[in-house]
Amino acid sequence: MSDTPVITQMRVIPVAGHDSMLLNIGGAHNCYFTRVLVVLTDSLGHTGVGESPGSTTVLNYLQAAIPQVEGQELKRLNSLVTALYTAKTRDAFSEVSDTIHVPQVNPEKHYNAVAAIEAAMLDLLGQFLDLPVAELLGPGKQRDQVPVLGYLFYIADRTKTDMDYLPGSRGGHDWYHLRHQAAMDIDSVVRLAEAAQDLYGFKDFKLKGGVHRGEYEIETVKALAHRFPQARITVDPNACWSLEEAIALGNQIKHLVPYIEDPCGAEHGFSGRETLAEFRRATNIPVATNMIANDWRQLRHALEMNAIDIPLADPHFWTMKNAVAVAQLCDEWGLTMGCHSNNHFDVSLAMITHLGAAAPGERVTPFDTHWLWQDGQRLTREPFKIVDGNIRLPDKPGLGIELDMEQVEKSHQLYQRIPNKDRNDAVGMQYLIKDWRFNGKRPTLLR
Ligand SMILES: O=C(O)[C@H](O)[C@@H](O)[C@H](O)[C@@H](O)C(=O)O
Ligand SMILES: [Mg+2]
Repeated sequence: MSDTPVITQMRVIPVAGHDSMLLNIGGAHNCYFTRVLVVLTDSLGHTGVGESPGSTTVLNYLQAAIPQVEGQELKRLNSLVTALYTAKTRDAFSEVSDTIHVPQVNPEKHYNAVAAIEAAMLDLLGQFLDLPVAELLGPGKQRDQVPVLGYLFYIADRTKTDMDYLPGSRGGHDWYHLRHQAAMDIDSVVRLAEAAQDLYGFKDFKLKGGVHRGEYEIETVKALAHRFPQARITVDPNACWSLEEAIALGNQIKHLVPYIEDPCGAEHGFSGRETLAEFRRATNIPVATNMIANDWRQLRHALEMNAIDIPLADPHFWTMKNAVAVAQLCDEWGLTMGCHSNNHFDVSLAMITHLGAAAPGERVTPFDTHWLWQDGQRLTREPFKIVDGNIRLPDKPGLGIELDMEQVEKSHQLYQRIPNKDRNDAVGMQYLIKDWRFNGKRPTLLR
């Protein structure tokens, strides 16, 4: 067997960036979000990179994994990732830093860490073989353009806090200003969508719900659909509606939406998979999820119960290779493939683009990305761009990105300075509603 390069160094770099005061079922986004970069160097001098959601658990896990990764040959990618992925390895690291929000929507955090290592190894392997990562996944590259949707949020008034939210500035494109201003009502959200569409050419939108009472969010969806009659609009209340409410609300917009994301969840002794199955039966509206089918066992139960149509296989939850396996399964079994996101930097943007490029078949729904909220805060020299609602895969080996170490260092310094390293959206929310506490069954503003 011939040799492949050896990983000579693994660096784990926590980084932070700025965010707007976006509302969701967990509260209000902090003015900062955190991520973790995995930077691998190989014996040919190449650099491979991966990105993971930031939390001290992920950080600790990645740091502890360094001895297992350094010294490995690239050709051992699969067995190394499998070893890191096992429950045994996971159990060695206790979950010390869950926030109120995270258990609702994120799977076990060690998967996020393993996914970042896998992405960095794929990046190196692609450079060694002179192939884009998409060619190394499942069926290989299927397309050059990956459609993404315009991910809209209600935005709280940052001036009601003393947190360091950026004020935005006039003079550039409206989007770069508007994304920092309060947008609590229907008109403001439509205005946001217009600006985002003008800049990025989105053809589709998703509204983050679970914030206002359900009726108001449905009115927002209707207004968006009215303003963008060609667009596919959807809403994601993160399972905060009851089954009964979800059916009533869903029926009002079933002619307008291609699918609804996590309309309801566990209640009255029934699991989220059971209530989603009932929702589908009652409304005939396809269901997407990033809450109840985030690993193979959950996915099996979800499919056995006919609870979902669209698994949103986030490569950070699944790893890139497993997310493409989900895409293959969707293609073979008549399901639709989609992708969930959290706030992220441009390394993750490249990861989802390669995933989308390798997903087979026509039933691939435009991917989620929070990038529009972060655009301008780059860690790579040339972040991928969203043009006409698509991200074009560059004709380059590996992930096709190059870290800008000066930017990485700045972002790392920011991480060191900020007080909250773990996501906790209750902090910002408590400025708006005194003593606000998370309740997964009540819209954020109803207390
Ligand atoms: O507030 C957010 O950024 C979102 O609610 C995410 O946390 C969430 O995971 C979302 O993207 C989703 O689709 O559920
Ligand atoms: Mg979701």
